[in-house]
Amino acid sequence: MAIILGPNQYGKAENRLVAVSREGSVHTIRDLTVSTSLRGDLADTHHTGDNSKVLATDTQKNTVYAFAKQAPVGEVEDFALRLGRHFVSTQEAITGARVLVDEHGWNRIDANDHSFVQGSNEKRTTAVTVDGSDAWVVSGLKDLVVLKSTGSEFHGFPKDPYTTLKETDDRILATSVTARWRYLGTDVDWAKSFTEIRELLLATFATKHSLSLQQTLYAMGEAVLEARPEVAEVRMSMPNKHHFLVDLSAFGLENDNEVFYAADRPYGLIEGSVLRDDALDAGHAWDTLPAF
Ligand SMILES: O=c1[nH]c(=O)c2[nH]c(=O)[nH]c2[nH]1
Repeated sequence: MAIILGPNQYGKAENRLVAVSREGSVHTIRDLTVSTSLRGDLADTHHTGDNSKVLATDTQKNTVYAFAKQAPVGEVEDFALRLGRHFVSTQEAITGARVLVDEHGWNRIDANDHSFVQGSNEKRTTAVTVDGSDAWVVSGLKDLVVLKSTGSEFHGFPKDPYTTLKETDDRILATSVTARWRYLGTDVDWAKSFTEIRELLLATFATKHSLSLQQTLYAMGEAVLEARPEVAEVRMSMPNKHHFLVDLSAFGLENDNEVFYAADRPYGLIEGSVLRDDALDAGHAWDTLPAF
């Protein structure tokens, strides 16, 4: 038996970058969390501590900030592609890079051109994988919290000795959407694609009459794939943010689907992917990360 080094990567996680661009007195801010990971010929540092091929994580961090100064950040996908390609093309030992970016939104305060109020907790995300001269982009969003106060049912499930859940033909459906979609290429209008996919996710959540959150998840992914030819696959993770009808009968009050207890935990966790059947074997962008 021999002991060998398995898949590995290293980098600087969660660099917090705020870039201000100034056009006269009008400022624009970009607020990003950027993580870089490099892969390649890195056996020596693991086996002997020889760091001659290890571009320091501190250098990776500096590169993120320097790149934000040297050119406009632009779309998060382009920024991540620039960084990933830089590491792979300038370090002989580095054959692959993965760059993750979360963008936090800020809105203007009307009082002037340089004051902002933080938006919701929702983030736009991208994960770029560079492998030699190839690149894959998986973009998405997370913490997009949505709720509909009707148009959702849940019934017909198995009743076993442990089942207490009542069937319902009218319930609140609420979730916090994490969605990631894999692009077929890199020649994409990233901003337009993001905006339209987000709209499709929201519109489908709102308009699809739901018999389960699973059905809603599938419909949301299907809507994206039907409308957006540049996307091969959509993966979603959607916690079921349960809203329980409060029993007010002790007070002689009837609760006609009006007063709910918004439970924090536990929550149902509904996850799944929707994809084109001819895109099944192109999982590279999802599956190159070591499982840790
Ligand atoms: O939409 C739902 N899917 C489930 O799988 C489930 N399970 C549950 O208890 N409530 C719900 N709701």
